[in-house]
Amino acid sequence: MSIEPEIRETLGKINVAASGRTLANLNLLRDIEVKPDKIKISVAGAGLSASSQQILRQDISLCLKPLLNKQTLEIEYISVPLNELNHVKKVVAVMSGKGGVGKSLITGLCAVALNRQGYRVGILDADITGSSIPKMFGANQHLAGNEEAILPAQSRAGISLVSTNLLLTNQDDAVIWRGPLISKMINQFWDDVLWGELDYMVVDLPPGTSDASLTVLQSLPISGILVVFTPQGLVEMVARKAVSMAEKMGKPIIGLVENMAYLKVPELDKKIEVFGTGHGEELAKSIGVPFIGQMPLDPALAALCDSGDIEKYQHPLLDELEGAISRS
Ligand SMILES: Nc1ncnc2c1ncn2[C@@H]1O[C@H](COP(=O)(O)OP(=O)(O)OP(=O)(O)O)[C@@H](O)[C@H]1O
Repeated sequence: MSIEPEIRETLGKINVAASGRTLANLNLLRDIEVKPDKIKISVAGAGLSASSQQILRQDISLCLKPLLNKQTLEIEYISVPLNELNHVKKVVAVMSGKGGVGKSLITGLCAVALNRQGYRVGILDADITGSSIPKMFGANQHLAGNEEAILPAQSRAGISLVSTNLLLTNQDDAVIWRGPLISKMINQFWDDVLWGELDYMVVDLPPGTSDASLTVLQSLPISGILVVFTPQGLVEMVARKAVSMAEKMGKPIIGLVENMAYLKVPELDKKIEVFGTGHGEELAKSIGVPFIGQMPLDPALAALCDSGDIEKYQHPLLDELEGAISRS
């Protein structure tokens, strides 16, 4: 009986230096050849610096030592196109009609909710000029990689993150690029990143119904869209606009999320409807899309985002988000 499956399973568990993920998870383990006198392992070198490749070589040798039966071991690094290494099962985008309604925050919470259910999740931050995802997750490491691919950063809970802010030397630097450059960057985040095996990718779209949002909707294989809005009349109107744009592009709407629906004051045990009574459910009904739920304006959530601890947040809306996305 061939020992190839056993070798694949054993090596698949090795953690790849600088990635926070395993060889199997990154899909880097390619051919395994077992001969009476030799075992040959082919590994895709995408995203791995020379030192990461060296460390991995040692880890593979160490792991295989007990399985070698007088055979020699050969480990080779090969070049494999990224589209053969990246398998993203579902891509969902989070959209808003206008800026500042909490689109990035809901993107982050969707990823947290899916990750808690054991799914492999990545966030592609396409909000290039207003990127706030890394801060919420406390990620500040510069993205690593080699000439073949960029490696995503990892959140504490293991969510893969790619954002312009993780490419800047100083995260406070402003990104003042024009449309075409932004579109190019977003495409690179899809084409040139080693995402590996992911169950879900959540895309934080640029705010509004701008060219940049259109580019993302056209160029990425998005299977569904969540629309975030707040309970002001004007914002509801732009939410309708966002839904209509998504529908025109043939992208199904997963549902509407009403953010900042009310202010939670635990000391008073009271809900204050800062922006007036929300009509989220009615709005969703009138547009003919599902209503996922409401998120309060919660000072505890704002504090967790500021300290990079969004993954600690607990709220029933997270289950609703996970359910809506996984059913879509
Ligand atoms: N429900 C909420 N409770 C507390 N703070 C919130 C809530 N929603 C959003 N915020 C805070 O409001 C700010 C804006 O949110 P966010 O960055 O998610 O908006 P956005 O719609 O993505 O903005 P833009 O479109 O301009 O990028 C952030 O500091 C975020 O932490």
